[in-house]
Amino acid sequence: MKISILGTGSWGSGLAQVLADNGHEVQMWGKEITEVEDIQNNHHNSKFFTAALNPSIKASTDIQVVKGSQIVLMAVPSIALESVAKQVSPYLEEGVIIVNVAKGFHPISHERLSVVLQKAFQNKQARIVSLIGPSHAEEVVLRLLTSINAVSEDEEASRIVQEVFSNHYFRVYRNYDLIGAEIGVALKNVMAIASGILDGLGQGDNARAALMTRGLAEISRYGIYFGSKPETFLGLDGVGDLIVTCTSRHSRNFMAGYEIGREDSAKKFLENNQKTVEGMYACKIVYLEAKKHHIDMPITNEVYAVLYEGKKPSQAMIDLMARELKEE
Ligand SMILES: NC(=O)C1=CN([C@@H]2O[C@H](COP(=O)(O)OP(=O)(O)OC[C@H]3O[C@@H](n4cnc5c(N)ncnc54)[C@H](O)[C@@H]3O)[C@@H](O)[C@H]2O)C=CC1
Ligand SMILES: O=C(CO)COP(=O)(O)O
Repeated sequence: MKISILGTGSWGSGLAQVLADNGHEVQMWGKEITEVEDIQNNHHNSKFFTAALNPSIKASTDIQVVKGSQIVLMAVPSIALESVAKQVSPYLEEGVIIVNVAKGFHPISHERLSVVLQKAFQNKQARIVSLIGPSHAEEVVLRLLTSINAVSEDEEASRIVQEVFSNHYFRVYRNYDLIGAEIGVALKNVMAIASGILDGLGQGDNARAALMTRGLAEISRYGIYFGSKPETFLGLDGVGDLIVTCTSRHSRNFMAGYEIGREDSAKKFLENNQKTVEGMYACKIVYLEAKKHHIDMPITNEVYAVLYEGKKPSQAMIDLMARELKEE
């Protein structure tokens, strides 16, 4: 099967490895010439990994290479998703399966990303599937064991995605709760920033366990308000992705928080960051939506205050602990 991947960053490359290992014809498209040339000529993406890539993976800066693809995988950050979708749309076949792997929301409308893609590809009658779960690219590229969800309202499309991606080191489940899964994987990035902050401030395992548990309660409260099934938050797109991101130094969200905690300020991080830290954007969107809908989100509110209002992380931590005592 011909499968195109839009985005030559770390996750696009990790999933290219899986698809090429499964014998598919993998064509990547990217705007960064150094990433594209490294993949095409050296079978590496050395900006992100030392591991070699499957030599059959091709990469180009010409978006027309997507023509004739049965599946198109979108592996760009949430803020770029809509513009890349509009760029690629003229070259797609009708009924193409679009697989989204970005985690977040539309930066202006605050819509879930599957909704954004459904609208962007409406004229192609595209079938949208989200492939999301606990999965650091750094491990997938090394072929370390990973489980993830293909989430869609289109059962046939999610079964195709499940078959196409699954292999001995990459196991894909199906899930039909789009709202819960997309909210779970977007909000865990906010909690990962908070978890990194605690580490940077010198807190220990007890604090992290408390943060993750109360973070999951907060994510569930938000998701259920918007129509998620509660049980989704006990699965790969809830607690699963929360664990992998809140506890790992591979996580850019965790490491952003760690730097912010060490400095006891977000200023330096915000001035210098060049990486994809989705939790920064998700935090603002969730903060605004929660305020509008009166959803109680104490951890998100404190991360927001640290990132956008100059609050000291140490003070945010004190304030979280000093809130009115209540039942779990
Ligand atoms: N890296 C990982 O382990 C995982 C990442 N994700 C999600 O995948 C999404 C993509 O992340 P990564 O690949 O990790 O980021 P990355 O920063 O490694 O790569 C992003 C890629 O998108 C490209 N890009 C950015 N803006 C663009 C634009 N306007 N037009 C065209 N290309 C553009 C960049 O040039 C780069 O090639 C994020 O939403 C992330 O949360 C999900 C699971 C795992
Ligand atoms: O989503 C991820 C793992 O599931 C990747 O996390 P980061 O974006 O924090 O690196």
